[in-house]
Amino acid sequence: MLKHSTSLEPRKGLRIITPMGAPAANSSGAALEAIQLSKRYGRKPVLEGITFAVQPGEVYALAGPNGSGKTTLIRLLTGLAFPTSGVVRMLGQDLYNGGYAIRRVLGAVVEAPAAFYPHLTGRQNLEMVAFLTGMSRPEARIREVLARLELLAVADQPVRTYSLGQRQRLGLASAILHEPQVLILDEPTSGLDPQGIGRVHEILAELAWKGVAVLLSTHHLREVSAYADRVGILGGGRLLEEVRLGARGETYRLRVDDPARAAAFLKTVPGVQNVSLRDVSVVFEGSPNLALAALVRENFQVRFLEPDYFDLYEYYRERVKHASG
Ligand SMILES: Nc1ncnc2c1ncn2[C@@H]1O[C@H](COP(=O)(O)OP(=O)(O)OP(=O)(O)O)[C@@H](O)[C@H]1O
Repeated sequence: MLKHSTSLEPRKGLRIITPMGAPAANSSGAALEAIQLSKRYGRKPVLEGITFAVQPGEVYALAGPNGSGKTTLIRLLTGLAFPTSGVVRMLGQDLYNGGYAIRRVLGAVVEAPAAFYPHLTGRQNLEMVAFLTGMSRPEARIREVLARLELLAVADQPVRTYSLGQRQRLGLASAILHEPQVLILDEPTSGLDPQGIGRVHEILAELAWKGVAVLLSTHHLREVSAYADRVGILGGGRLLEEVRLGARGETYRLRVDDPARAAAFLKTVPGVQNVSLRDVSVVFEGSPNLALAALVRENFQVRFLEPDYFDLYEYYRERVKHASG
């Protein structure tokens, strides 16, 4: 059992989930699964029928307007609250019935920035987390995460002197300290400067590359679309849609003198697929070289041709507007 004085109690709101036992085998392959999760407060439904899975090595971002239920969902996924119905599985094990054993695979910061013992230094706070998580000889690992989060310079200062960004980074340091296989973060980049945001992205991408399943909530869609594999859009307590970012095909957009005729023509060109008109542009997948050569051969005046970057932010705005309208 843990023993520490009440004066060392973290202030209310500390939400660092810590490992406590051995991970279990998983048959489904998903690192984290939510199955038909619903949550009501009294008679008020907050979440309804949320089902999704995050694979090892995947970064899954939860997006949604204020009050759409992101924090509630994260609380359910980390075992800080219980659903009215539904199941959460971590590495195939039921989170609510798996005891502490399954929680050792989880690292999380909920309701960021995490609270720490303000009179202790960053390093001492991490030593406390290491103790709580049963890590033996954690000094080298603590130094490693402090360096990774660029906190070494302030590591021996009391946390009460930390800026918001430094506390945010210490929260991430504490969540990854025990090398969890599932990492769940509520708004991990809020309050960070652009350099700090870049660093967090880099760290999350690297963890995913090493096989960690990362789930985060965010309002920063343009930012997250740079490295997330999938984005789940929450609205009105439901998962409206999942957008798979990594799997989007090579799409191009061109402007041409007669777009309707050009689109009809491109549909006949081998190597060019999924041709459609979008406003005055022609959008297609396939070979831009073949498309361009064919149009020029047919004497179309092509003004420009460029990759059609997917704008998650615009897409999200449309999706949420339609859902509430
Ligand atoms: N303990 C609670 N009791 C009653 N209602 C609650 C409770 N917690 C959350 N809610 C309600 O659930 C809904 C979703 O809240 P939640 O904090 O999960 O949204 P969110 O998407 O995280 O919002 P934000 O983007 O503002 O952080 C809100 O309408 C909120 O008022």
